[in-house]
Amino acid sequence: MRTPIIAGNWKLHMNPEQTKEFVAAVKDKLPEASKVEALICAPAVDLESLAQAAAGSNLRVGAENAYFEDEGAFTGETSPKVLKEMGMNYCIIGHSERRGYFHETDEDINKKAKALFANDVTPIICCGESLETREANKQEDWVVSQIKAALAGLSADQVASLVIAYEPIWAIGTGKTASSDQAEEMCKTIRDTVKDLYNEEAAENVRIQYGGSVNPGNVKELMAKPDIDGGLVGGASLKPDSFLELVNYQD
Ligand SMILES: O=C[C@H](O)COP(=O)(O)O
Repeated sequence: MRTPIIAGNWKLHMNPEQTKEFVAAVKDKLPEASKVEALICAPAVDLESLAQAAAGSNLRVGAENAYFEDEGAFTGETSPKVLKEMGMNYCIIGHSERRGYFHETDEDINKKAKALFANDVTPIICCGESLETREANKQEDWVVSQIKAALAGLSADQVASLVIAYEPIWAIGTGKTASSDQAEEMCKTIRDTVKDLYNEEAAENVRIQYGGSVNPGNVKELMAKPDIDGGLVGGASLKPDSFLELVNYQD
């Protein structure tokens, strides 16, 4: 059985003080980690506060990005090795905002996945098509190609343990959620792709999130779909009450 994983992606919001206040407000009201994993992925400058505030609670912690080298002359980058040292459980890679604004390529994302595994931090690999690609009905080819590139060279065990987030770009921050059927269709395609590339076991174990205007009003319907194992949530993860409603969607 796959444990559902609901993750907040704070993007470029929140400072260390706000991070501590947020965690204090949620940490005693989270579900058992075996029932639903509740995760916050925060900006690099907030991670120390996040890790300290979340210590001893059911809140899992993660980063929003990392580089594919542990150290060196790479001004401004974030080391996956240091993320591990700071206690990070997860790291998002390949978010469409990183691909779009910061020109990250499929190859970069594959290198980042390997670097995170080398440091025992679980990658959350994002994929998803633009509105133009969907209107041309090429979304499946697009996403399958992103997944193949991101997973290249990873072992079946690694793939079984990671998280994939399907986030159609047209649904991010727009209030326009993909229908639960559209989300399920693509998440199933991703699972089938993992089965083709690896095996049944990897496909049955890999967790696949949907992201794009997930909120307390639609989370139940999305989570009821058989191939949707979680949500990657931007705007609705920024307020404690809303985050708590999301992670406690089973109640
Ligand atoms: O990573 C999260 C996604 O980009 C979704 O953001 P959103 O929930 O604000 O639409």
